[in-house]
Amino acid sequence: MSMTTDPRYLAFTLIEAGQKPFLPLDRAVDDAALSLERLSQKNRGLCHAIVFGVFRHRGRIDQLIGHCSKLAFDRIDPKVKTILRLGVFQIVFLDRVPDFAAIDTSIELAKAICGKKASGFINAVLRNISRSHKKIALPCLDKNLPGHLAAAFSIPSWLGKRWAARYGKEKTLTLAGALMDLPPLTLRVNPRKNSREELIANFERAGIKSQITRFSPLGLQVRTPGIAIPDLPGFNEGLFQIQDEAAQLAVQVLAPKPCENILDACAGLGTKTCHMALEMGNKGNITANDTGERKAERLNTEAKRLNIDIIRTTHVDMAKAGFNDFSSYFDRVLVDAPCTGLGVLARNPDSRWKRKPNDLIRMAALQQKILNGSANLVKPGGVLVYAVCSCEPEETTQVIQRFLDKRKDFSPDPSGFEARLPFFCESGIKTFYKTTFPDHLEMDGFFIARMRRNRKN
Ligand SMILES: C[S@@+](CC[C@H](N)C(=O)[O-])C[C@H]1O[C@@H](n2cnc3c(N)ncnc32)[C@H](O)[C@@H]1O
Repeated sequence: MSMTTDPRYLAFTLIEAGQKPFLPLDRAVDDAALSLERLSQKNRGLCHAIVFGVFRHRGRIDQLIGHCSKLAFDRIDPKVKTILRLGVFQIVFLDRVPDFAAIDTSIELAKAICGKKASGFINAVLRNISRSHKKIALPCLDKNLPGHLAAAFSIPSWLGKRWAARYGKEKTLTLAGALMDLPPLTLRVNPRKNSREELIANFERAGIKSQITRFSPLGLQVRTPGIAIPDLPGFNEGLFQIQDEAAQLAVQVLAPKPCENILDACAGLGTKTCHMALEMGNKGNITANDTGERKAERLNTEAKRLNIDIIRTTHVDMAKAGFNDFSSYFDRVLVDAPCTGLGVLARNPDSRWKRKPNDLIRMAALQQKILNGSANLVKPGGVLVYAVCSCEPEETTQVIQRFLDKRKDFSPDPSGFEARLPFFCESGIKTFYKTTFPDHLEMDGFFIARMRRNRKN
């Protein structure tokens, strides 16, 4: 097999790419679509399993390498480390690959990429791990909680310490455990084309089990595992859109109405934009804005698939935005702000290793500016919804608190929030925001707040 059609070689290049701080692993995988297509289906599956598995289990993998290598972990060459991680993942977590095959293929990879000397080192470490990994215990939960969280759940030490201080040991353990599970595949039906019941029946005919979501009126969880999204019946016909339930609730809180003028300030690939358009019965105007210009093309393709034609795309930096950038005020503005993504680590295992404590401060400053710029575009009496896929106070409650302290032209909107999400408002307690956690209700970690611009007297 040549290196270009070797699934482990491709896994190596994807892991190296996915370790770059500003390249999300998903994007690295998308960019490698052509190379992945050259692999057989079985090898493509193996490549995916290795790439995502290495990031997901890196805490335990690195603990084992540190334990079984004569060279100090930090002194191992980065490429050698990647090949070791790939080999250890197969030995420890991939039952379908025998240890000898994992070791031999790693040695071949090392010879091709790093030379003969490195291959000897890799051989020694992997053989040692193959013999002894079952006897190497996790760090003790009581004496070294951050070490335990890192090895057992791939939670970096800074984050483990942070959560333990805020939530205590038990909640931190359930949270970290939930982030190791593969999240459910959730979608939202396209009510312009079918109902939830029709889609469930459609899936059932294809042998696919699904069930309705608990809170979102349009959501469906696919319960049959291992089906690629484009292979779900009705995908090409636009019968549904993939979206986690918590993200569905953000548009539910925004509550766009037919014929309104809406701004999606950070539209990204447009999942929420399309959701808004469907809520509006494809009547009205939506401006889908994002600084990432490449994303607009994908947003437009998705809108076409769903039969939506009320969206126009713009590329304004919302941190500096003002009325002149759009020449209109909006009835409702959604700010689904860029964030650390610490609420969706289960979906993006590479993020665990990329985020640093300083990111929280950096992101919070950006979120503050984007929220403020976007707020300038809300008409008096209009609605402003702020959302992030993070549960960290710096990016959630502190951002909206600071915003409301400064912007006296805005007020919390608890009645609007409660009308849309009554199940989140415990009786008697008025709130205008909610944080969901990944270890609760089978949803992503997410934050949603609803505010209103005061009417002029
Ligand atoms: C959380 S994502 C949005 C996801 C999107 N709403 C969805 O549902 O698919 C945040 C987006 O903000 C964009 N962004 C970052 N900085 C921005 C800025 N200063 N102004 C506008 N958009 C920005 C990013 O490119 C990214 O696509």
